[in-house]
Amino acid sequence: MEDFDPTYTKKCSTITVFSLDRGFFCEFYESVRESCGVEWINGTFANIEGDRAKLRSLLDEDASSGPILGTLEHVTAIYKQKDFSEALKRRYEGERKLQEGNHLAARILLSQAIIKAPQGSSENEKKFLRECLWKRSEVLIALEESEAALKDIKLATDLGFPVKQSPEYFWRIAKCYMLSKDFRKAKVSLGLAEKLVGSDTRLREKIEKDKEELEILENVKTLQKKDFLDELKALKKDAFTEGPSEKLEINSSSNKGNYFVASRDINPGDDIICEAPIAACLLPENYGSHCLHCQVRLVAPIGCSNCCSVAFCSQECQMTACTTYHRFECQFLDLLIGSGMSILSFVALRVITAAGSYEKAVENTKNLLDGFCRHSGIRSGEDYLQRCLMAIFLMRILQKTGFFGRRTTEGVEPTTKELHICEILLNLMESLQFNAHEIYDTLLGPQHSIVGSKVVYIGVAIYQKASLFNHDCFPAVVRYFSGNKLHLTALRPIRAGDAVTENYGPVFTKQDFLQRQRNLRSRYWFHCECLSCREKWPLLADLSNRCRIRCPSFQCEKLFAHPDLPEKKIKCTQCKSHVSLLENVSQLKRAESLYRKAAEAMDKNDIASAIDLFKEGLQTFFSVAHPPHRDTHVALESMRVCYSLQGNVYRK
Ligand SMILES: C[S@@+](CC[C@H](N)C(=O)[O-])C[C@H]1O[C@@H](n2cnc3c(N)ncnc32)[C@H](O)[C@@H]1O
Repeated sequence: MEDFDPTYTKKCSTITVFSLDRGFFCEFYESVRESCGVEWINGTFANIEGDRAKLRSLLDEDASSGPILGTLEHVTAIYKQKDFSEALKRRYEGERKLQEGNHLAARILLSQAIIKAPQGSSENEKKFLRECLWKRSEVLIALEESEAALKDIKLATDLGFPVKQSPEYFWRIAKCYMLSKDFRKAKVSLGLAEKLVGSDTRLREKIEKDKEELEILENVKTLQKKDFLDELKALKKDAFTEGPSEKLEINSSSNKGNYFVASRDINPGDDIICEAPIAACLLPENYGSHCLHCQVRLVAPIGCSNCCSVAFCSQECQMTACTTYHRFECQFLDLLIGSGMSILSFVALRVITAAGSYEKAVENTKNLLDGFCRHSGIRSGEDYLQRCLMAIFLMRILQKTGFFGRRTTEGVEPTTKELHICEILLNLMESLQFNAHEIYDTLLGPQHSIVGSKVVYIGVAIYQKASLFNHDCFPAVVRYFSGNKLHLTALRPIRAGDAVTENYGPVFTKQDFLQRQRNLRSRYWFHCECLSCREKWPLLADLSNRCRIRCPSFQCEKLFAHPDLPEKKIKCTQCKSHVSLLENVSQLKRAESLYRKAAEAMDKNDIASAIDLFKEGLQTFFSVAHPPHRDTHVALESMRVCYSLQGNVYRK
């Protein structure tokens, strides 16, 4: 296998713009390509200086402007509109499932009813929606989803649910507080329910039963065993503090561009950054399962007031999305998805729509774009053509959504401002190819445990700081997400001045040197010269624990081959001292034993202890020895999993 494959590289680049096997965009591109001819594209067009001039030439040249204008003139709104009869059907089915005791199915069906229901201002529409929410809160209580149930109850009351006459309302609130172990509030709500209950014997019985249960719960609360997910939540608390990372500074070199280095020594487990995205998009297949805005998995979704394609976890997310980007994207969602455009193209559009206006979009992207590498100098004419066409298509969508205000014409020909946004979109698509991050969830294994847990990609986002980490096939950090917030935590010690590196996919333990080079050159357009590439480290399966040992002399950098007789003194060729490696070899054994204890803690789902033991083991290893070393790489991978569990974790 060659370490560079031009056909694969071309394909990798194209799919960052549009799909090759889905949607109409590929065909659109082929028609423009055919009309212009490859010679013109890779000769004249490729040599046009500047992105705006390239876009202008495509709109002016007869060969390109014909198919472009011909296609884009037909751009029109296509989206899933609200559907009352479907909503009604789902509601009845949901209520039936609730009666049968199938709460999971009831939750799904009632959620679908809520998303499909029209949300106008008429009293009937409000009544339907609040009844669905009220019903769903009953289901959520049965599923012990107290937080979501409370939200539904609140929404139902905001829509006019008659609280004052309803003892059931106070009983449900009490149930939610009991589930979330807020016994004081539960007691108050149960008291109010009891006052109002009147002659409803069924509810009176429930209240009596819960009063007894509450008393028992209050007495045993300290003895209760915590759920694994609750324990993970407790771990998250201190990990999720956002802020500037004072541990980093920017370095640059001609062959590596700009990249972060450590401004001081960093230890395993140290937080590096925690960053909110500039823009984040869900993969369309997750529109029904995750919040469009913050990307958390949905328990009790609410919808957009206009379409039924997307869902939100809360009113806050709904409001933010619907008053900014979704207001422009909503009516064109099915067209966008149907075009086959890539998720990266979606993110480019989102950067603009989230800004809300031409002026804000220009302001938001002014300094941003200069910070991202684009590899413009080595981009081919055909690659430019694909990105330019996508930028023009997205600009056309923006024209039609009213992003630029009322237009004097229906035509595609852009005004100066529209062409400027088109140029920004093109710049974004060049940058996103190399700088975007995939957001993932961790799904727990069958016994709700780490064993068998797997990673599922749910969307893509662009982050300002996180874009400045270079790659290493022996990664220095772990990346995980809480919602769409990105966290980087150090896995191994990093000395002041050394590069703080991420991993772009190829890890030396899983892919051999040629596979890694091929992937990195095709997808990120660079040749990797990290230590594991320079020294051609073997795959994990071929690694042993006989690693190099550090010279014990103070500040000596010499590495010795693993000694057969560690007690025998040897002369260091670097510091010239006679040294014994015995102590360092015994520290290496200690590190291996700490890794074993950490793995045992992991088997018991005791993540906090596992992390502490891994950290100590890794500190010990790196102070006396040098990779590769089999147990250390297994430990690093396990620690990566432990940290991932502090991000988005769900049961399957
Ligand atoms: C996310 S950016 C990282 C920041 C980038 N170096 C810059 O100057 O903006 C990814 C790009 O950085 C460069 N890069 C990343 N890791 C590298 C490495 N180990 N050696 C050389 N270049 C690297 C590649 O050009 C890659 O496309």
